Amino acid sequence: MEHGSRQAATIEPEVMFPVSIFTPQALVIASLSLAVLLVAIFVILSRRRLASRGNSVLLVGASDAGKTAILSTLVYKHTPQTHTSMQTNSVMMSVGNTTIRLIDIPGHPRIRDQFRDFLSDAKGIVFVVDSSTISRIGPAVAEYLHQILHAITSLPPSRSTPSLSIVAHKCDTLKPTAQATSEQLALNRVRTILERELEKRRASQAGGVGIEGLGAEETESDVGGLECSGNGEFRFANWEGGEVVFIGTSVSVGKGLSGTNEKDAQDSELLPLQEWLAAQL
Ligand SMILES: Nc1nc2c(ncn2[C@@H]2O[C@H](COP(=O)(O)OP(=O)(O)OP(=O)(O)O)[C@@H](O)[C@H]2O)c(=O)[nH]1
Ligand SMILES: [Mg+2]
Repeated sequence: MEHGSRQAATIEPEVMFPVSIFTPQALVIASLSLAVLLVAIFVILSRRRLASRGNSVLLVGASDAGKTAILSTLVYKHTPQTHTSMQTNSVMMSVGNTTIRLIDIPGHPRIRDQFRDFLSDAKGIVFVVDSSTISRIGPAVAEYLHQILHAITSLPPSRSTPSLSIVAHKCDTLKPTAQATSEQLALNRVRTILERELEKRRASQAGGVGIEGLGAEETESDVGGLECSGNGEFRFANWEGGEVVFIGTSVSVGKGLSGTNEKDAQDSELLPLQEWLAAQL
């Protein structure tokens, strides 16, 4: 019996063990550790989210300007024949050691306004213009560009402003002259026409005349975005919203998949744009 009771005495701590670890102090320590762990997981996840934020570049511009052709050539090194896009196309692209998200927003009037949904995450905006049709559709292109300039200048001060480049695309459609290359002609044409059209919009706004395309709900004081230093006349170089970089590009439709020479040629036609993209990181 004595032996049996000694055995019970040695067993007793084992029976008590699970109960003893759930003391109030242990429970407090466990809950604190759990809270610390949850906070650490939350911090790691939100850091990851922040790291991926602000790494997008938006490709915007009128329908048929060449946005999807540019995206395809930059990302897949191939330029298939493309057709009017009806939905936004978002693709990761390697630039140097890092990646950016290229977002191709269709120029269709019912879709193009979606650029606003991506603006807060945008590091850069590439406004693509078809150099071969800009003389004909200048007012419509300027109307869309005005909306973008307005949206950029309306961003809250807490948000850093995305860089803006205007791409004079389809340079290949302009015949070079003895004085100027196709690229110079395209850049000159696109800049001149857009400045002229935006100045018309600025002047009519200053004169109190309604401006087409900014929405009926926009009051006159809301319709900004074209403010310039100097005499106020619209010039990209004087635009108060930030620097605007002009780039001339073209792609060779139907080429690029096979043959390294074709691939290199495709790259070189877009090289200035690739360099601008790399400079945004
Ligand atoms: N000559 C020439 N044609 C081009 C060039 N880039 C694109 N194209 C052609 O232009 C047309 C329109 O190109 P897309 O890339 O589909 O135009 P987009 O801007 O995506 O148009 P949406 O999707 O409607 O907004 C297509 O037929 C292309 O093959 C270029 O550099 N030179
Ligand atoms: Mg497209």
